[in-house]
Amino acid sequence: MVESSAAITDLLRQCGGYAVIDGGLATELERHGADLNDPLWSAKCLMTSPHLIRRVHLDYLEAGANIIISASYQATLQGFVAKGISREEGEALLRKSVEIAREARDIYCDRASKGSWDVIGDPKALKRPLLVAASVGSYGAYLADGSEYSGIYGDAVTLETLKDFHRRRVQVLADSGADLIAFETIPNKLEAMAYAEILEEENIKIPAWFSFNSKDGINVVSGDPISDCAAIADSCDRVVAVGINCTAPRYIDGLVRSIKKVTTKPILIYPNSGETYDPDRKEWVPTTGVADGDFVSYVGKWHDSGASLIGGCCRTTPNTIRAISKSLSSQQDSLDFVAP
Ligand code: MET
Ligand SMILES: [Zn+2]
Repeated sequence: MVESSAAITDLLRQCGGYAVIDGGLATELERHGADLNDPLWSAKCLMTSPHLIRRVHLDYLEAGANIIISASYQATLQGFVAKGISREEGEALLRKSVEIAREARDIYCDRASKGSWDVIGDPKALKRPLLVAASVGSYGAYLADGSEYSGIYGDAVTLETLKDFHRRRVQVLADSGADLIAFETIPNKLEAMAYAEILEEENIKIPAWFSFNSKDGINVVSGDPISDCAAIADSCDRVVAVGINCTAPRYIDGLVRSIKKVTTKPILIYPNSGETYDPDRKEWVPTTGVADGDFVSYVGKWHDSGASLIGGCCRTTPNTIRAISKSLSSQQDSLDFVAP
């Protein structure tokens, strides 16, 4: 396990300047038949089908991911309590999300070292570093009312509300054996500030990344400028990478360029498939006009613009991650060739 705030820089150094993040977890669980129509969304599987979560993590490792993200995105103590699950059991489920990911990593390493996984043809793949990131989804994700894609929580929700809401979950995940905390799909500046303050106040010992979502390529979904949000991440020493997830591929390039202007921290991106989620109908609707589906063709450009950690979010699959991994390694090989 990589300790301390050097986790991401060490990873990037060992990987030759880029690393691969996994793909959509919840949507992949659904593709395998899980019914996630529940306020807990993917966290429901922590109780009903942990084996399926482990399998999806393994599929992503096998596809070339260096970082797998736990199934705690919508696992909140408040959400569990609403289901009649006690705080203690809820905390155990949070820890379990990380244990499942660590187990998947152990199984993968064991199989890979025995050479029993025929998909791994590339000897470099056997030695690659693998990190487990503990996911923290937003307050809006807990509300499960679509506000993670609007970022509008209303005036009654203050910085203190958000800090109170997230504090214990962050503490539990920080002590769960994860290598880092992935604050994902952050919809507004206020929530980024809440996370930054919790990290400091609780003296959280593992590093974190901040990842925002956008639906216009300029602002995060609430309308707060991405540059303001990324600047909060930049000013917090415990944040070791900053970027964008669950956002249409067509917006990524511009967002990476804006982030780059306010930070020298590594930039991460894991776009969704480019479809939009209809919270009322609870389904993904393909957008018209832009061919986001084949987003792997953008990977070289994103890397050139400054993203060094690249993966996929909702509706991407192990095939997407395999293609990203191949695209980045062939780009790297050609760089090695031009500049030995
Ligand atoms: C709405 S974004 C969800 C991110 C989470 N890591 C997942 O893939 O399930
Ligand atoms: Zn997503």
